This record gives sequence, structure tokens and C-alpha cells, in this order.
Amino acid sequence: MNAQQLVDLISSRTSAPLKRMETPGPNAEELKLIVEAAAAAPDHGRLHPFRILEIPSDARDALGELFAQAVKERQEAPTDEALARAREKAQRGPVLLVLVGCFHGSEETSIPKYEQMISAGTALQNMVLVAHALGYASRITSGESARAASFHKGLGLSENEEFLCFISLGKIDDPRPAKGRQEAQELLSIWTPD
Ligand SMILES: Cc1cc2nc3c(=O)[nH]c(=O)nc-3n(C[C@H](O)[C@H](O)[C@H](O)COP(=O)(O)O)c2cc1C
Repeated sequence: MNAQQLVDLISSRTSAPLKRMETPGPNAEELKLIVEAAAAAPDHGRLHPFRILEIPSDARDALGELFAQAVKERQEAPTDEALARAREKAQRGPVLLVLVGCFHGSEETSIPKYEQMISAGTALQNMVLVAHALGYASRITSGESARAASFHKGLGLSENEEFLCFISLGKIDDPRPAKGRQEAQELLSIWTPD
């Protein structure tokens, strides 16, 4: 693959609407490749500032309860429809991953948290790109519920860990072209010292 082909592959990745995402998701071997790509993310100080959790199909209902619980904590009397919509979020995507930030504080390292977050972000991009190269669509999601303390606890995250996002992976029939991206010529400017 030459550089132009790589850029074409990167540029052709778009996020898939979850409702149109179908089975199958990546198999175990493909998932291993995707995770291998995450491990290749730039990591200042080798702090390993992220990890990946897979939510298997038999744990989706339990995840749905975490979503419902988070809604109950935010709303005084949520409707049955609202709770059903919350639970449904756990079912999206044949393969569902959680990117977890494992951040080291200033008492442990001089490397700031924002660098560790960037590292996790690059791992995320590596993962969705490899999924795309394998022919899978992806969607990255987060949401208010996933930031709830009960969600954090339910996922079994420790004190220094943070939920960063879900990554849903599956197949999609006709991926839509990307919209609203910046033009390369607008991104790059030349610094001129005073
Ligand atoms: C960490 C993170 C969390 C996101 N959470 C959501 C979300 O909860 N809902 C949503 O619609 N898009 C979310 N997005 C944005 C989409 O996944 C997607 O990247 C965006 O719509 C741009 O589309 P594109 O990837 O096709 O360029 C999130 C993106 C990132 C990086």
C-alpha cells in the first residue's frame, strides 16, 4: 500500500448509523488485529493510558440495566419508553467495545493527562481504521449515561480509570460519504516568527 492508498483508506472511513449496523462483527482473529492496532498508538512514557473492554452478547442485557439505572438517576420518573430506549443502547452493534482511559496523575508522572488522552484517541483511530480496512463499519458513541458514577462502577472501572467511548463494529450495506470535513489546505498554515 502506498501513501495515497493509505490516505484514501483513511478518508473513506465514515461513521455508520447504529440502526443500520448488521451482523457479523469482527471475529476473534480480526478483533485481535484491531486491538493490536490500538497497542501501536503513540504512548509518551509508555504509561499504557488506555485499555479495551469487550461487551459480549450475553452481557448486553446487564449493560442495558446500567443505561436504565443512569436514566433513573437523572430523571425523577422516567417513562417505560425512556427506560426501554436506554436499555436498547446496549444492543447496538454486533461487536461492542469500550475504550477505557487509565490515566496517571501528576503524583505519578510528569506527563500531563491531555497527552494520555491523545494517546487513547490515536488508539481509537487506529482501531476504527483497521476495522474499516477489514470491511467493517464503526460508530463511536458516548453519552451522558456512560458518564454516571453508577455506570463507572457497573463496568468495574477503577478510580484512575475513565469511560471514554463505546465502539460499535459491524456491517453496513451502503456507507454514506463523509460530510463537513476540513479541507487539507485550511488545516495547514505556516508559522511566521515576529
Ligand atoms: C470520543 C467520541 C465520542 C463520540 N460520541 C458520540 C455520540 O455519543 N453520539 C454521536 O452521534 N456521535 C458521537 N461521536 C462522533 C461520531 O462517532 C462521528 O465521529 C462523527 O459524527 C463524525 O462522523 P465521521 O466519523 O463519519 O467523520 C463521538 C466521537 C468521539 C471521538
